[in-house]
Amino acid sequence: MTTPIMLSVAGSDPSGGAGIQADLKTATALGVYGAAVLTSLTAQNTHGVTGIHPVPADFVADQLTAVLEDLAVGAIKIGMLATPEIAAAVADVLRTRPRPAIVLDPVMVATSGDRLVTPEVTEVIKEALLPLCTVITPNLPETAALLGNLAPHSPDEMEAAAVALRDLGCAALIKGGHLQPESPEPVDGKPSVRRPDQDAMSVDVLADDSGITHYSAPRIDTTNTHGTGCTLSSAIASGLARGADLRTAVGAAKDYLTGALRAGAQLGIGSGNGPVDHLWRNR
Ligand SMILES: Nc1ncnc2c1ncn2[C@@H]1O[C@H](COP(=O)(O)OP(=O)(O)OP(=O)(O)O)[C@@H](O)[C@H]1O
Ligand SMILES: Cc1ncc(COP(=O)(O)O)c(N)n1
Repeated sequence: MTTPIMLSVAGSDPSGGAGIQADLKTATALGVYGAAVLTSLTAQNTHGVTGIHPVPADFVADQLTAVLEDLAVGAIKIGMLATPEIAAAVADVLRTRPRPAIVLDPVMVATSGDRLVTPEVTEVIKEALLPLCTVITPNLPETAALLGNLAPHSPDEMEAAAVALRDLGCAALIKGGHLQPESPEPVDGKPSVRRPDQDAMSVDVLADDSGITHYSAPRIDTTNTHGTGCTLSSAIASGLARGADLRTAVGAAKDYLTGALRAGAQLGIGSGNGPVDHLWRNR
């Protein structure tokens, strides 16, 4: 039997909902062996980030080299890269050896609004890392930072941004979690009675070599969204490690995340923005 392996290159979230911890739970829940290269320790919980302790860049490279020299990694997920030196060190290791599929989550700011990486990281991601990757998965503010533009405000603008990012060197999945649900149109000058979030969908837009694909799921009314981006990207990498093509892996990852968001509302971990329930399919 060949065991599929997903390697996460990311930061640690000691509260367990995001970063390496979310990635390993996701891989395990999806039947994939999870390995992990730590790029940073953070002190954080469901309320926010109170400290960041980056791992020295050459030691991140040492960890990555050690894993890739031994394990038959089927896909890599890259998350928080706290400094430009760490981002460059990861790119240097990946550039010089055979690469599996790579999912790049260009983490910049946590759900709490706290910055996780220095602004200079964006340029290294764009110039050195993105061209080595299979797909990049920015949210709307990250898309704006990468393109030096305003954040997309609609699925049409997300399509245009996804194509612009794809032209920089890899497929792009723009996540629409931050898109405000449209307010109902007034009928005959009177406001509609439809609740603003009823029927709202959470839409992500993929641009790859074959064109544009929309991934749409019901928007869950929850504040437990800590780690959604990490969970989605590691679920995509887990699917790729199992041999799925990119479009299939993204669709399966979105289904897994939507279930985890729905079940997370009952999980009750922490008193801030809690995590999603990675084990929802096993309960
Ligand atoms: N309330 C919600 N209901 C359903 N899906 C959601 C909701 N919020 C976010 N998502 C989905 O979660 C994934 C992550 O989206 P988002 O745009 O929030 O990324 P992110 O900002 O990187 O995540 P994070 O909150 O971890 O920082 C996307 O697939 C998005 O569509
Ligand atoms: C170590 C680490 N990596 C990534 C995130 C982003 O996740 P979120 O935006 O959901 O808090 C995080 N909070 N911590």
